[in-house]
Amino acid sequence: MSSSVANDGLTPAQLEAFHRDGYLVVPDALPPSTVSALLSETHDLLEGFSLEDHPMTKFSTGGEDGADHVGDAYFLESGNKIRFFFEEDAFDPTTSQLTKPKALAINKIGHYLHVLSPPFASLLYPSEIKEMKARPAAVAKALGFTDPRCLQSMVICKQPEIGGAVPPHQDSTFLYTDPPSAVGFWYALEDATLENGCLSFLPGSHRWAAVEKRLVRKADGSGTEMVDNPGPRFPPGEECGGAGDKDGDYVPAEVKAGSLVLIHGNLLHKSEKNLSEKGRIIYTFHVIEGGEGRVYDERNWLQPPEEGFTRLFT
Ligand SMILES: O=C(O)CCC(=O)C(=O)O
Ligand SMILES: [Fe+2]
Repeated sequence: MSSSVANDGLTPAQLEAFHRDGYLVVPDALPPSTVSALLSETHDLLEGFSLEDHPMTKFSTGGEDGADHVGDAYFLESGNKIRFFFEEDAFDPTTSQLTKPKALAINKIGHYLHVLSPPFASLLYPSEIKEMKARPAAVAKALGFTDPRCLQSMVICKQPEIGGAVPPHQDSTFLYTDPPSAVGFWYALEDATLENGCLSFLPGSHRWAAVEKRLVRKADGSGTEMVDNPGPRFPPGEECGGAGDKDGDYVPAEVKAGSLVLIHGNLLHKSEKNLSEKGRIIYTFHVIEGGEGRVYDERNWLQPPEEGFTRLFT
């Protein structure tokens, strides 16, 4: 007999911790066999993509106005594809040549792994992963979603020696719904430590940090820009009027491979550079409320594929 009821979603104590802190670590959410399968898929993707067809090789020249239209389009059209984005420090600044083999030069892979890659897709509907804890649909239900939709997924490699930092941010800045509803599911596929750039969080900031800015597509379609957010800045009923410990410190979350970290869309979080010899491969996807009354903004950089964002409740 398995204790599937407690493991399927979140326990009351886990739910309380998520609402208090804005994030929650669930150790051993994925069994080791699943972690291995996802890592092996990651390595296949990294070895398998073609450098010749990649616009990054053209970044050294840029456009006449200095803009990188090819690179912008490669990113903006990645919402229903599997595409590869380089570490900034993977290039020699003078020659603009890669200083690493391609598989050690990619910062992230995105943004439709949850549909196009069978091993990653299986995490959303894990009937065959028996030992999985905190299953996404059950977690979404526990968090009050009525029609949770997965809208993007990424593998973030944070490569040895050159793994880029992720500056402090809130995910709802990038994945805005009116009102905000984004929640991140972040799975460590390798141990994440202080040394190789684990996540850190400003606990409770989801209750006072409003979504003041939004990343949108430029009107001429040529790229993205940050603009003020005139819409709701907190999920319904969650704002607490600016109260909270704004002077608190970021708390690092060192986690073992197989751990899940849930991240509230308003929570301030970041990760440092990885200058160590160890990589830090993770898989993350984000879920938004697709239920009645929620508007997905047409200016968001990420637009739904024809079939719509992927339902968690089937
Ligand atoms: O993995 C990281 O370093 C950052 C990831 C992140 O910000 C996210 O998944 O929302
Ligand atoms: Fe984030």
